[in-house]
Amino acid sequence: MSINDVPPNAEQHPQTLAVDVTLVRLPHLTDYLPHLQTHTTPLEHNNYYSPPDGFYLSHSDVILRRTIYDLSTNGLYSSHHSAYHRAGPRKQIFYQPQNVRAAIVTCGGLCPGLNTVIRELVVGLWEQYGVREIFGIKAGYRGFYSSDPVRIDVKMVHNWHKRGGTVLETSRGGFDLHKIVNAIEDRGYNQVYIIGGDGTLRGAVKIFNEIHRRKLNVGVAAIPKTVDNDVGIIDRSFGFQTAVEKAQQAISAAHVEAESAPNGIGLVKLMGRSTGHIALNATLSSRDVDCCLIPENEFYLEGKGGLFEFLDERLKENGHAVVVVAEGAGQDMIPRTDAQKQEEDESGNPVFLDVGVWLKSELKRWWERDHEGELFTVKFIDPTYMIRAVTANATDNLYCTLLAHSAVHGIMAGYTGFVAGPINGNYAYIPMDEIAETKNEVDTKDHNWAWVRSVTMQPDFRS
Ligand SMILES: Nc1ncnc2c1ncn2[C@@H]1O[C@H](COP(=O)(O)OP(=O)(O)OP(=O)(O)O)[C@@H](O)[C@H]1O
Ligand SMILES: O=P(O)(O)OC[C@H]1O[C@](O)(CO)[C@@H](O)[C@@H]1O
Ligand SMILES: [Mg+2]
Repeated sequence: MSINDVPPNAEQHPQTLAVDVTLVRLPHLTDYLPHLQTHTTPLEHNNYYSPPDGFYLSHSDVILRRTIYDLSTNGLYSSHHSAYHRAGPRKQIFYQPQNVRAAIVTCGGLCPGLNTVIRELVVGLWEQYGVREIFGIKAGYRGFYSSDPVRIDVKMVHNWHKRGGTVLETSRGGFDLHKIVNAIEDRGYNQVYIIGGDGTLRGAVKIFNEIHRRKLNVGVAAIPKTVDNDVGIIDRSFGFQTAVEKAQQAISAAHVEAESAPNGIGLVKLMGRSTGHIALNATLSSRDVDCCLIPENEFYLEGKGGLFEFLDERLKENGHAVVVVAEGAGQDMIPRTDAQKQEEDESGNPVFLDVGVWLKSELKRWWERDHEGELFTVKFIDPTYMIRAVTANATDNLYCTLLAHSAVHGIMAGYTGFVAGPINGNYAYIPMDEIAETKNEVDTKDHNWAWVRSVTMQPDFRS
């Protein structure tokens, strides 16, 4: 890679950017089934596509994970520059469409856009490749072995992108590897599309490994779903923007309530089990927020630099304040019984106590203690399920469509054990195990968090 347009102060820096790129290996069915036949894609004869030159992608089309470099450091020459295969249609595919039996499953919590992804998997398979055997697995992983699948055709999915939730239903827990892979074998599925979050992806890796071990001619693709936006490598997860947009309404309501009362505090709890992306993005776009509390930045209530001191000043200054708290923030401060400490959901995720309810009562306790007789109100709004149980907005709907079509093209091309997702704005195939190991947390040392602090002027809670 060379740089021709040099920056104004370039004389101090190298004018050639040399980057060692390592192509990330993507599993392919031929890794363990070397004699699989290829077929020309039906897109070749599809009047609506009439593929022009350059339409198809090949194994050599890649995307670089990293696009930002500092010319003054030697870091650019490090060997950790990953390139991923680009997502998109290939001319040669590894399935005959009439022999495809595809299964689609949704697992974990809801997220705006789930139904769009399902719809577009069906549309992509049906319209672009002529696949007719498509099945929905009911209610998450357990549905593979505990209920009959639902046959889906392209007419059925017509309006699904206009509905929140998942038509297939979802659940937590119920991951039984052998029962799932036995069911895949017994029912003759040769393409499996798995839509879910971090837990689902860890399960998908196990399913893929077991399919590989049994040398089954079954492609496995995953589409990462997480309203919390906590999956790494990809630019963002689908539904996240819709959730942030929806969160604005709750913040606006909290602001109105707070403004309309003497010493009014509007408190909004948003989703974010271990990451505060929704809270951060909603804060930055709303500008009504006085303090944003996220799991990545511990906070405290009492004393110098604490939340109460800050709110005291804000109330004196403005007469009201809005606090946004991500559900995973402050968990260590909430008193809990031994039983509560052990509590887990069906998937083994720790069950959180309600930070909103706790914070509301702590705020009241503080005010009564320090400002006896003065009027004070806390209005607590909990829109957590409302922001994820809605239909995806236009941007997310389009995004879901591209994700689903990317997954279909990838599987048809024989890739397996991969996730489809955008990296730096371009769609890529990323090995599932790599995605399952990464986590996208808010970096409290980067510009976005500094921006939150400068917008709210909230304390850093480090004193
Ligand atoms: N380590 C794991 N190995 C195998 N399966 C797992 C693992 N972790 C979770 N699962 C399974 O994946 C499914 C979904 O997991 P989970 O409930 O944690 O949701 P998730 O995919 O992380 O989505 P969310 O974003 O809602 O948390 C469940 O069926 C669960 O049993
Ligand atoms: O109540 P449920 O459905 O288990 O899901 C709640 C969790 O799911 C998430 O939305 C992640 O999908 C988290 O933000 C939240 O903690
Ligand atoms: Mg999860």
